[in-house]
Amino acid sequence: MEAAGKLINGVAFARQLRSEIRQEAENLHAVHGILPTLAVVMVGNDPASAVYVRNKIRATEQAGMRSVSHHLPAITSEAELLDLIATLNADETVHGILVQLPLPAQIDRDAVLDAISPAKDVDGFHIVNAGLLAVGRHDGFIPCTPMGCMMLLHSVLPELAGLHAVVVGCSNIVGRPMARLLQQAGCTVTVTHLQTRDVAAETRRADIVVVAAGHPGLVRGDWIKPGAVVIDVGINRAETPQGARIVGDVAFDEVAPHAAAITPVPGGVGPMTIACLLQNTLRAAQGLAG
Ligand SMILES: Nc1nc2c(c(=O)[nH]1)N[C@@H](CN(C=O)c1ccc(C(=O)N[C@@H](CCC(=O)O)C(=O)O)cc1)CN2
Repeated sequence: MEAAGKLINGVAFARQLRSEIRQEAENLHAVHGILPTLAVVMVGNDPASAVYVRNKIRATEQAGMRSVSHHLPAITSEAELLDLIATLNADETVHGILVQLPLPAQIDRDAVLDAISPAKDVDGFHIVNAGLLAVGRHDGFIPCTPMGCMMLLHSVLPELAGLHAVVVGCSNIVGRPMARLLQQAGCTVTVTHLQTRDVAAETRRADIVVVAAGHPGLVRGDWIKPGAVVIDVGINRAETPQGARIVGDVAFDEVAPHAAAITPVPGGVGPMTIACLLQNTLRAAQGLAG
């Protein structure tokens, strides 16, 4: 068996990024009197969302920024949520707005995301920001998880041009923007999805495999070309004999021996999502994006 792949430490990377963001946020406040402010909106009581929202609020405050939190009941109507977003859009002290996903079934997610001012859309989900990224312009906001994946990839592969990347999953939050970013970095990109006949045949040809399928342990050891870099975006709750655990979309123990480098779950991409959210919030407060 080959040596285990190098572990890509998302916790350490995110810690460093957050400390740099804190310095810039303090500078913005001291020099320009601007206190970067993130509004976090959650609807309902999904337990995982509650944890992520709490972590985002804590990380925002630790980065020397302000957070304002709005927790609405699960029965909130779309109109009520749109009213809140209109208020936050008009509030000049709020620089970034985030609506935690998923939303309850009675609310149209796209209508809500497109109601956020693109200049405050620190999740990068607004159709304008998605469109800017799609045409190769990085002057909009880039979604946090793909941005974090790119940073981790660059930490082990400084030059991506010419490599073959396979993205497993094509959600608007991760797979699609990830494919755009990889292509714009010079990769040849294949995106696989539910209708792909043989996903393993695609990943076996890849130098880079990014998995965001929401399917625990989907990617097996023999799906990976020796020396490939593997980025696991999956966050799945699994019951094991040792109790409940968070596991990724990659069967880590099987894949790590084949990979040149691999992100663990937890401790890989997840912490980068929150660090990149802080980066986008800082950019929004600076009047910048991208
Ligand atoms: N408005 C948004 N909603 C959602 C997003 C998003 O980017 N914007 N992404 C996910 C959830 N998410 C952030 O919201 C998120 C998920 C996981 C982590 C994380 O740090 N995970 C840890 C493990 C945490 C655990 O034990 O549960 C890790 O991987 O190390 C951060 C953010 C859906 N909704």
